[in-house]
Order: sequence, then structure tokens, then C-alpha cells
Amino acid sequence: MQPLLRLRGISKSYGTVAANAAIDLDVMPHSIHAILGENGAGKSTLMKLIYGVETPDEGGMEWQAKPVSPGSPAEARGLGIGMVFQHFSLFETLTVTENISLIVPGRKAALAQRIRSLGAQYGLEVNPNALVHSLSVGERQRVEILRCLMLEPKLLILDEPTSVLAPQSVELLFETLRKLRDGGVSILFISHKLEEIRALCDRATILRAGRVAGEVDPRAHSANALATLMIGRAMPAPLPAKAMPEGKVMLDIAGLSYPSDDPFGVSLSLPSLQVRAGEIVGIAGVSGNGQTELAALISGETSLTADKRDVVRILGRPVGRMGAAARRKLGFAFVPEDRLGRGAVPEMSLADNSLLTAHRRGLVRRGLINRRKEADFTRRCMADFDVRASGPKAEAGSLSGGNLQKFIMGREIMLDPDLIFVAQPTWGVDIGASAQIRQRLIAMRNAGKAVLVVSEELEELFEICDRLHVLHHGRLSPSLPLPQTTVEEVGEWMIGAKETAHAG
Ligand SMILES: Nc1ncnc2c1ncn2[C@@H]1O[C@H](COP(=O)(O)OP(=O)(O)OP(=O)(O)O)[C@@H](O)[C@H]1O
Repeated sequence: MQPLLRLRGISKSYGTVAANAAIDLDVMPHSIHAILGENGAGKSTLMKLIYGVETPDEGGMEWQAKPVSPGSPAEARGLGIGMVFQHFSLFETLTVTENISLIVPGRKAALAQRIRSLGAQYGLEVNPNALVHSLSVGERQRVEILRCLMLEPKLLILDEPTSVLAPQSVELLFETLRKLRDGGVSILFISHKLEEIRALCDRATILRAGRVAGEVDPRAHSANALATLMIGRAMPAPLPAKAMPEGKVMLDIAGLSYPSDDPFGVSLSLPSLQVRAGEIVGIAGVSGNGQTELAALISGETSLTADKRDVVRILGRPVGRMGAAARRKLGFAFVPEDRLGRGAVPEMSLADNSLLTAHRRGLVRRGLINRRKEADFTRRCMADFDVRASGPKAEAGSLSGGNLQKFIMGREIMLDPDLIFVAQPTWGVDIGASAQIRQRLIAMRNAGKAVLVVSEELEELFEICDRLHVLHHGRLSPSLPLPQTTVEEVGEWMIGAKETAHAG
């Protein structure tokens, strides 16, 4: 059988970094083909070359046995190649339908109708009239996938599509992808989740440092064997959580109802949320159920009315009316889910990004930046958290997704906060580095720090947390202690089944 897409000797360098080196790849018709590799291995670069976002320095590409060299995404789409990016490319101030209509032809009313019906069919529900800025990361991803599907591609490239989907939605998406494959669409699938790759893909190409390190049938290998192939060494073991005495309450939210002023936002109802020193508390739930609003409330992006200033307390202080910078001064650190934008400024160097939150750690004296200290801090963060980039001067936006996430996590942990709030700590991070990040969070807990983690990955929460709450439609469940609570129970809270029983 002729491959749908054939790459031969594809190379692409950025300065001195060989992001792709002499890559050969055949994508067959009716195939779901995984691209595996550590953060920075060159997966996204390869996909950008195929989709015409970048042009290769060397090598050739054949599409349905004809030589092609797509010079732009529009040309690639013209061939029948669609791509869903890891970082979103939606306009925040436009609605879902308006964003889709920029690429997909058709009248708005008809598009909105198709968005609804495709959404229902594939478990990618989203309100066509919602403004994109009001959507959670997970919902934005649904919009991106829908937009691609509406163009009926022959090859669909998905760059970590499941990283922000709930387990149920992942299964639905896989059903969609299998249906698409059976209907003649091939899929290139990038994911760090090896079990997903084993469940979904029939081929896997493994990249290591920009080169092809092997090609396997993922169904014939265990996840552990795939991981070893990918990272070239064995996985680090989880750090045991040591028994801790009951610590002081470091975050305390008592009886807060917070109606959203955004018509598409989620109103919060938080009967009680406490995080004590020496524990990790997790917030489980599907993205779009109030996680964004909760993060804004705790980080200080949202300010409460004067009568509610006591309702949120950080390190014993009422912070309801305190801004984000003042909260950080108390000993609070925050890793937002949106790493490009809120977490880091892409156009700035890593060193200057360190300054954004670490300026109080001796990097600024009397209003002057100490460049040496800034570079030292950044270098230390890069070394300790295995951030792969050319150095402190590298632009944040040039880092691979997982490496930027490791940098932001590292920067916040290095502030040595008493209370840290982390949204999606390992989103886009490869399995070796995720294990390291989880180890760091457990180490903070063992050192008596208070840790609050929002994650859609139940497995991750079950591995690191002492207790869990579930957020569903903005309502926070009671505290569920681990390990007594089961995944099934949490699942029921996640879909609202338990909530009704609890209220009754
Ligand atoms: N625009 C750019 N400028 C400079 N370097 C870049 C640029 N894009 C990618 N790189 C570098 O090329 C290498 C490969 O990056 P790429 O994003 O392809 O990795 P990846 O395998 O997709 O990683 P991740 O799993 O973290 O998304 C990295 O070292 C990255 O820093």
C-alpha cells in the first residue's frame, strides 16, 4: 500500500538546536500513528513542517505519492491536512462560531448548528455563542478539534489532544478518531500518555533528540517498555509521602458563593475548602466546571466585595480584597493552567520571566535588576527542573510546551512558598518529567508546605493527594480522604450524581 504521507531525510534547526535531524516517516492510509518522545524531542517541530507552519532545511515530502512542500497552513489544508495545536490559535474576543467561520466556509447560523451537532456526536460540546475568552482550556481545545473536523481532512494532526480532556471525553474522542480512521482519515497523534497510545494507535515512531529512535507497534509493548525506549533510561520511582502532624490552616475558604459576572462563566459555590501545612489537597473535575474561576479567586485576579473580605484567608490573613502581588508577598505561589499568557510572557527571555515572580528573591535591589542573580536563579531552575533550552536568554515562547511548564513549576517552587496553588502541574510534560514534578510536590508537602493542586488527571491526584474535592458546575464537593475514596466515587461526583444524593 502507498503511504498517504512520506517524509525522507527531513531536517530543521533553530540556531544551534537540531530540532529535527534526517527524519524518515511513512503515514499509511487508515492508520492512527503516534509520535512519541520526551519534551523537546522534536515532535511539534515535525508536525509544523508537515502542516506548512515551518519549512524544512533539508529533505522531501510526498503526499499521495506526489512531491509537495506546503509553504503555509492554508496550502496544507488545501491538500487535506488538518492540525490541532498544543497552544491554541483562537481569537479571545470572538465567539466560537466567529472563530470557526474564519477558516470554515458557511453562514453563521448553519455553522452554529453544525458546531452543536458535531459537538454532540463526538462529545465535544461547546456553546457556539460563547466568547472564547470565557472558555476554559479544555473547552478551547474542543473548539480547535471541531474546527478541524469541519474541514473534513484526510490527515488529522493532533498535538496532545487529550491533555486537557476528562477521562470520559478521552474515550469519546478515541471513538471519534477510530470512526474517522475507519472512514479513511489517517491520524498523527502526539501524546505523552502511553496507555492512550497503546489503546488507540497502530504505529508509533519514537523521537529522541530530533532523530528517529525506533518505530514499533505500540500494542505489542508495555507502557513501561515504551517509556524506556523514549527516555533511554528507567522511570524514577514515586517519593513516599511521610506521616505528617495536622498542620496550620494555610488556605481557608468558608461558605463562599460567588456569582460569575461573565454570562458564560461558572458561578462558584464553595461550602468549605481548607489546605493545611503538610498536606496536598486536590481539586478533581472536568475543566470548565469552575476551575478558572476558582484559580482567579485564590490567586487574587478576582477581588471580592468588602463584606466578603474575610471569606478567603491565606496564611491566616483575610485576602478577599488583596491583589495578586500582595498575596504572593504573604508566601503564596501560583502556577496557572494557561502557561503562555498568565504563566509566562512568550516574547521575554527565561531570565526576565524569572523576574516576574521571583523579583523579591534578591533579583531586584533598590529598583535595579541584578542581572547576574537573575541569570543564576534561572540557570538553577533550568538545572533542577531539567528545563531543556539554550540558556537563560532563550525566549520563553521558543521552548517546547513541556519544557516551559517545567520552567514555570520550577520558578514557583524555588520561591519556597508556604502555600502553593498549582493548576494542571503536568499538562504537556513527558512521563519522566511528570514523575519528577510530582516528586517535587510531595517533597514540598513533606517539608510542611501546603499544596493545592487542580488536575483533570485522576491518576495523578490519587498518586499525590491526601484529600480531594471535586468541582462540578461550580459546586465543591465535601472533602474526600484518600486512599479511602475510590476512583468510581470521585467519578460520580464529577458527573453530579453524588451531588444530588448529598443535597437530598
Ligand atoms: N521557534 C523556535 N526557536 C528556537 N528553538 C525552537 C523553536 N521551536 C522549537 N525549538 C527547539 O526545538 C526543539 C524541539 O522542540 P519541539 O517543540 O519540536 O519539541 P516537542 O517534542 O514537541 O516537545 P514537547 O513534548 O515539550 O511539546 C526544542 O529544543 C525547542 O526548544
